[in-house]
Amino acid sequence: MSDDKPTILWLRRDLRLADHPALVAACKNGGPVIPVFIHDESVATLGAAPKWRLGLSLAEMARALEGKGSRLILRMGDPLDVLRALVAETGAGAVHWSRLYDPQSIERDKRVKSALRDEGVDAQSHAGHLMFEPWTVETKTGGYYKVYSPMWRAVKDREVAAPLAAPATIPTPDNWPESDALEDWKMSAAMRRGAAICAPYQRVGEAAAMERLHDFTGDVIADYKDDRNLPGVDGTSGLSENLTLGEISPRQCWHAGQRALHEGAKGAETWIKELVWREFAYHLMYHTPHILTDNWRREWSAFPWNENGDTPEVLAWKQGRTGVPFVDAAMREMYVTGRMHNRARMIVASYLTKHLMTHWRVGLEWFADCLTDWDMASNAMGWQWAAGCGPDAAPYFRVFNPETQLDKFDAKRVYTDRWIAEGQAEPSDTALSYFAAVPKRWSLDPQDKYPEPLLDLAEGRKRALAAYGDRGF
Ligand SMILES: Cc1cc2nc3c(=O)[nH]c(=O)nc-3n(C[C@H](O)[C@H](O)[C@H](O)COP(=O)(O)OP(=O)(O)OC[C@H]3O[C@@H](n4cnc5c(N)ncnc54)[C@H](O)[C@@H]3O)c2cc1C
Repeated sequence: MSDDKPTILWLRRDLRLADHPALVAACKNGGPVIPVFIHDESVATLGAAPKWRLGLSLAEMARALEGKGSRLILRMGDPLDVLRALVAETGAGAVHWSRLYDPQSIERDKRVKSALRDEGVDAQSHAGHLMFEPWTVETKTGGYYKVYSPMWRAVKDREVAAPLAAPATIPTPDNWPESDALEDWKMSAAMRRGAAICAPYQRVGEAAAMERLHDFTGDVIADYKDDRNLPGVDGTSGLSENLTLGEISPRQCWHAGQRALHEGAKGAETWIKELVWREFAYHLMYHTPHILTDNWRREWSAFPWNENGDTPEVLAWKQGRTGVPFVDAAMREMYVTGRMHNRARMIVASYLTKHLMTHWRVGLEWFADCLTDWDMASNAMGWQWAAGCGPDAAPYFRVFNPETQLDKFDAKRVYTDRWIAEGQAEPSDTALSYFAAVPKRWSLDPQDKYPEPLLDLAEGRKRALAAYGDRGF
């Protein structure tokens, strides 16, 4: 299509200007481009931290668009109703967006596309959130990969198109449609942890993400293979918060990683592989959406999980008061920063699902409330992996021992000292900040004694293995 009618660019998890196929296509249409973000059910149901982080991202995206002379229009409601209203108000002839892959988004987008097309509007979806869309990767016998390594081998030598440049200009309409005020959406309302404490840990927006990608692939990536396992070291990219909101594209990361690899950075291949873990998670969600809510391996429905998220043990886990330093440091890191080191995620998830025999959904939901890098696909895959009921999962008998893991990956206790104040003569500011961030009703004080372990680790392990064994897994 190429006429002078406006094109609506419906933004969702693609809050960037560069490497944005939908934006490029909208600009090519020739008429003005009207970027819009819609606060719909998928936004209303976000957890506290992801919703707050999305609000920061929207503010940054609005600034970036304004820098190009454009605007970000904000509307609330059912997307089809909102888009229909905008088409009527602006005379738009087309609506473009970037595809998402979770079942609710797929259902919503199909409905929107077919209704708009029936009404004569050119509705078009584009790639952008993934490098390899789920239907483009198949095993030799057809079907999707249920195991990561063969999927990696299938895609590692593929040509990934070079990232697209940001449009030099974005055509603007003579009259802008009205927009809600972002403040009125109160995106931080549920942020019980002090948003002010969490804010300095966020790297918000496209420019900040690109700067981090540049620094990471220029230097840190060389030692990534080893350092990525050390929670006390800044050895990973930290780009998950940007990838989940589309402030940076996986394609940009892939190409920066490949450049570093060709320049001799040893750790680069390991990092590129992690980008493909993210793709794997999306493929699993697309092909087996029950991974989001139910045991991926159905036989696990017989396992006697505790499903109550409010037992004293589970509350101690949520509050970083299990008496197991690796677990507690990690839970506090998440509460203060909105993120958690990957090794720590595996440890706390194993502890909850195996030592405390609590359903992975309880942990998944707590993460969905606390993580600023919350990603529906990676979170579900991570939890089911740790619990043992997912695809390519840790076998049931692999119960992480948080003590030996601490000796191995935080031998000098850099990580636990950073996050645990109790018992330290001069606790670090980070460890103290946890007490300032948590709700008063938790009644926590850095002067308190560090809690005794909730349970004997060896006993807990034995109990979990017995429960698995009884069910013949
Ligand atoms: C229980 C559990 C829950 C998790 N929940 C999330 C989540 O909500 N959001 C999220 O983005 N990741 C999640 N992960 C995966 C992983 O922990 C994070 O992606 C990683 O810690 C992000 O840090 P980084 O950006 O520095 O990663 P880097 O090590 O720099 O890796 C680069 C990118 O690769 C991707 N990646 C890395 N590891 C994984 C992985 N194991 N699975 C999928 N993608 C990966 C991420 O997009 C990451 O940004 C979870 C893992 C577990 C075990």
